[in-house]
Amino acid sequence: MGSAAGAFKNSAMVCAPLMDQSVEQMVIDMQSAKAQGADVVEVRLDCIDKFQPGQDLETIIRNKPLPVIIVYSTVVYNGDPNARLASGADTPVLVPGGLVTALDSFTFEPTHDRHNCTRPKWEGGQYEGDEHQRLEALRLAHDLGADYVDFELKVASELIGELKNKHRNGGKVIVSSYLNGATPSKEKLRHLVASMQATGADIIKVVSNADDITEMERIFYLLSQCEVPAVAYSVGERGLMSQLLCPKFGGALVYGSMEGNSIPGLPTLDSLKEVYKVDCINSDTKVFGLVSKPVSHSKGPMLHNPTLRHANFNGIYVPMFVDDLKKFFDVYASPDFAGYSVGFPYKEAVVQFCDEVHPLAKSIGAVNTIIRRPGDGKLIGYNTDCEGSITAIEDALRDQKYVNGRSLNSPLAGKQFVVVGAGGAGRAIAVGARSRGARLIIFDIDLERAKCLARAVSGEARHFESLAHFQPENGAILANATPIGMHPSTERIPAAEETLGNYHLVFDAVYTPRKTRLLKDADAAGAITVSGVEMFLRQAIGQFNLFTGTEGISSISPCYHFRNHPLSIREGDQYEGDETKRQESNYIDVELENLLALIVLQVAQKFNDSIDGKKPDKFKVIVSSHNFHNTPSVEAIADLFTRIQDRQLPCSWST
Ligand SMILES: O=C1C[C@@](O)(C(=O)O)C[C@@H](O)[C@@H]1O
Repeated sequence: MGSAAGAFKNSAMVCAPLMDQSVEQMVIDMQSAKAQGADVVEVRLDCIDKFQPGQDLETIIRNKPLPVIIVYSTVVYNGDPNARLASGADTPVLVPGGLVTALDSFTFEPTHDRHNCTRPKWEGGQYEGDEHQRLEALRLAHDLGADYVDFELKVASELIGELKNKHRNGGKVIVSSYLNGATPSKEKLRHLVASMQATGADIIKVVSNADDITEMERIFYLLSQCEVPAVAYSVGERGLMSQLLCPKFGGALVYGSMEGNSIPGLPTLDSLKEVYKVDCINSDTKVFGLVSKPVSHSKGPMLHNPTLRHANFNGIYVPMFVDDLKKFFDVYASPDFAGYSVGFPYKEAVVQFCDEVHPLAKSIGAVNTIIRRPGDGKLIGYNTDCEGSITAIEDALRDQKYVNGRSLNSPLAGKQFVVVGAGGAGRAIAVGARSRGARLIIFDIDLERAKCLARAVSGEARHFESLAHFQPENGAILANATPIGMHPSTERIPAAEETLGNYHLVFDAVYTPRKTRLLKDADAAGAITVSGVEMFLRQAIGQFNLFTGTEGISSISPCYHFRNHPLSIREGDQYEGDETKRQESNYIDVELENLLALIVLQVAQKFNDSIDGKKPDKFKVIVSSHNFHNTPSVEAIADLFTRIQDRQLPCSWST
């Protein structure tokens, strides 16, 4: 395991940008930001309606419960010089951060063909008035005792000289450059940083609008190059990683939005503090992440980050919005990037980027977990989806749980098993079902793809369209392995509603929401239903073992240990008490075979809340163990109970 990060506190501060339209609200929000764990607030004067510099700044600074950064930015245009000029505004005033200077001297690429030309509102200025008045307000903020005042590079040299001569107070100056486009080359960044440092800035800040996640490597480079404290990141989903990893690479600020006031492309304060624990990140922190597109739906960060911490492993798990796998693996080749989950749509394509592939993953033709082997840096691919999905279905089909490893009498043996979707997840499920003796029928919109998988599992292939009229055999199982029904398109359903009653069990690999429309309809039609949450948790446990080296690269199936401690979180299926109480509660049923299950239990409550988008009043926790060879220590059990009591969770222990 890596060195513990628990005691470490890096110097990065968590900052909440405030964009309220009234000073009164700014004051209220400064307090809320503090309560939510911010170390500093960034007050955006350009957002305040009818801003009165003297009186408003005084109110803000007098009432600040935290150090305050004052920003007064002008409108940013989309990086297209024609758009800028067509706007008719006064060129030097248009773009904060000396963008015009930057554009001229470093010849940035035009941004008209980019995925997202528009800078998010929180990073774009709103001020369109007189430049002189704007700079006066910034001077005044400094004089009144603002802890930090943010000047754009364009105006910085002159203003910093002037303010430093006054020696009025200890307020610091941030010199910022908002690159209204992709992150420039390292060479251009070096020049930019040099010119920003030359202004006498106390802190420099560079913000880009990434086209691709590989640009973040240049951001990390910039952070490592600075001689003064620096803030550097990229906005948007592709840039999120730069914000979360900034403390690892020495960045001075991490931005987070306040609860109920979310800002697109920004993590929340709560997630920075509670999930990512950015204050525990240091340069040794190993980076893990979900390589996927899209990626924001994933609950992986909620599960892996607290689990890493509880295991005292110095690691962080972040969403990685990847467009180009080759570029990604080429750029992030350092030992810092220690492992990945692989999500839709890359589970099959990623196989070619692995140096070695575990036999199970090879037979499936899909990888959902990669680790970088510490000795030689090689990427090793695994598949934990297969066991994760199949054991979830098997457990639901029989009362008796697994005892040791692979079952010889799977309840799937001989069953008709319908898989919808022949992509990475579908392949894992089909191969798993086949290994248990099920008879496969594969549906896909791409018949050739369905045929290819059907050949591998000695099954039949059908076109997706024919699923609506498909009559399954008695006892058949239906597994959705497509993203149909996933948040936000939750009304979609992969199979015809009227056929669902014909299945004995319906499984959905989609886990957001927990109860998809497919599962609700199947439930109403009388089928047993298994949520994707079951598979999600199980595959994640397999991943966690691999990430933390619990298994290392051994000839044992990566899921072997995981299979020895299946963990399920379902509602009330083992409850023997009062039915009304059962319905009021949520039940966590954990087979506790080793510490990992215990760790997962600790995060389960938060995780459940997040999946369901609600906070249940009560949890019933049933901790059971069938196999004591790995029983946790007395201390560990005591700790578990303390935590359960802390949360006032009723708990029973059975063996
Ligand atoms: O299918 C899934 C879910 C996942 O993509 C996620 O949403 O976090 C992570 C993958 O590793 C896993 O195979």
